[in-house]
Amino acid sequence: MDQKFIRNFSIIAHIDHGKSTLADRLLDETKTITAREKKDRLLDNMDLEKERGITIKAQTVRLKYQAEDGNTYFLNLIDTPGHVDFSYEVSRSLASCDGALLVVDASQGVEAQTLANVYMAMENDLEIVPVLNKIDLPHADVDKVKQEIEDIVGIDAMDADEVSAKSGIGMGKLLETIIEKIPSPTGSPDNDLQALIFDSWFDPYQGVVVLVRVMEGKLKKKDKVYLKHSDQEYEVLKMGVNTPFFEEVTELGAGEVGMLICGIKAVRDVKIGDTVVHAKKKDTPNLPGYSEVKPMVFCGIFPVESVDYENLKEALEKLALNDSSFTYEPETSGALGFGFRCGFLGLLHMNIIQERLEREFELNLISTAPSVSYTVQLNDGGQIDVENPADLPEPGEFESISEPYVKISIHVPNEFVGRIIKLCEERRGIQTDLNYITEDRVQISYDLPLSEMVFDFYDKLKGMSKGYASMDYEFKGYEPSSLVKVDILLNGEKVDALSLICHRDNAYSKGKVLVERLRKIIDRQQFDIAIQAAIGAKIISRETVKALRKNVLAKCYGGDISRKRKLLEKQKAGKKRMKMVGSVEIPQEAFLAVLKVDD
Ligand SMILES: Nc1nc2c(ncn2[C@@H]2O[C@H](COP(=O)(O)OP(=O)(O)OP(=O)(O)O)[C@@H](O)[C@H]2O)c(=O)[nH]1
Repeated sequence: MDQKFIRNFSIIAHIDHGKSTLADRLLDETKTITAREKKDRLLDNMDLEKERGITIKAQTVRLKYQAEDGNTYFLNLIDTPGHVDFSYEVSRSLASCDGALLVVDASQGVEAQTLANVYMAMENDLEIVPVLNKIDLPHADVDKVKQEIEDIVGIDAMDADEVSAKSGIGMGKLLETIIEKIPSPTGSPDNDLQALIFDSWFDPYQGVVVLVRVMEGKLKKKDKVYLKHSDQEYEVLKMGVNTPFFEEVTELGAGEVGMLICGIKAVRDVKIGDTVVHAKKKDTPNLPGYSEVKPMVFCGIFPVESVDYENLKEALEKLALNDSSFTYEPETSGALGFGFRCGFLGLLHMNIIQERLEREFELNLISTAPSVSYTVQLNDGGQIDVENPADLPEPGEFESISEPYVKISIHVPNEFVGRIIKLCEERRGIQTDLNYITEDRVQISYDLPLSEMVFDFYDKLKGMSKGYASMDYEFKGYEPSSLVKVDILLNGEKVDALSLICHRDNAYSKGKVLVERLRKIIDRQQFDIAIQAAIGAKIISRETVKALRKNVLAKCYGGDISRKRKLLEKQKAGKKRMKMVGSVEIPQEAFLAVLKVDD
């Protein structure tokens, strides 16, 4: 295929600025799909994605466009995930493009993630084409937002396309802009093969599908290829492009984007960002920028009924086939029995996996509060990673602990700055920058411990700013910190799944609030339950759940039988999420109570 008729581009935008709607509209406009095939938000495959309205997996679709110059162009639209948790995937997807449409909501203006995505696009040397969306909204202010793009992003925006992805205004002109402004790919089909892997997924019929952008050389069916980081050889069994249905092709040349099927068993065997080369030319150099994605947030997942352990294991295996950024390993908890410690890219990723386990595999699970991974310097000079608070050695057994920090950037209207600063300071943040980006909008940067951010920071930020603040973060590194483990004891017995690690200065107040909260959550039982918080051997707080005096049904004596049944059913439903710890019955909420200790 002649490269001058190819355009590889992405749409980048802050969440909810209309990226998916615009992608659908471009598919419509180029008649890539017929009305019958049209489903809302076609690029988002998974049900969950549709329900939550977010894009999880990067997808690509090839649009055929007959331009005004009479030529037919092939536009590869590379969809990128919108959430910060998936920023590595965004970065790899962008590396496979030559340009990006920067979509900005004309009623909202530039937001933190708009900027974060622009920086990533700039790092990849992409041509950035600004597009103002939602101009149909009555409060859209096109001129103001154009000026904002110029001032904040620093690119020319006065001639930017003005569109409404929802109603279709401006689509014809936008397609011409894409042809004109986005450069055609470079690279020569005569060079040695170098193809960038920027996504892969498991297809029940085809096995592992690998999405590549051929940078140099060409790939043919039956070629023997070598995946450099994975150090594996495969034969290309089938190749195709997404139109948006699998359309088989026999060759992919420099500049083209397509799917490879080569009999790979698990998505785990493929690394996003890896380079595909010909097996007979193994020492062809790597394409730049491969890095391993590491989970940042961990939690324990346990079956409510221990007989479900094997089912849970199978379900995790299946999910991992499709998502190599999620990790799991067996964990045994004194309180919760056999389960798994799972690692995720962020909280959203964690929630998605938990929901999929419950919905798709119908498992009844208990999960512990999320934690980050700490590095502990032992007295003997050794070092261990602690992903589970219960595993932290006792005080005196280690020299120091380091915790992960993130650099966080917040965009917020002027009037909320005071509250946001207070929130960041309470969360042990260190301010690194504060800028007025326009007269009434401020950008604040902080270095913040990841553990202070993972819980409810984002919700708090949104709440305090009436929804106007937006944020973005990146991993900064590990820094030593004065941390301690707070243990929770029920009737004198330590419940490992309730331990938490926190800063020494907050340990007393956190322990106290947690114990009070647990007292409210744990139902009264036939005996008194003492709830204690402790640091090492030292008890820092105590509450008691008093024994139950009467049976719940006693109240209904002689009463209406349907009321009795209702009570019993309610009790039964409540039991679904109960776990016996020693002789005490604990509801799921208790394990997550630590998340809310600073309310
Ligand atoms: N009025 C109006 N609403 C729009 C327009 N484009 C998108 N929307 C709405 O804005 C909301 C967000 O649009 P999406 O396309 O889901 O946004 P997104 O940026 O893809 O969001 P993520 O996939 O979660 O990153 C939806 O409710 C759309 O219907 C537009 O041009 N005008």
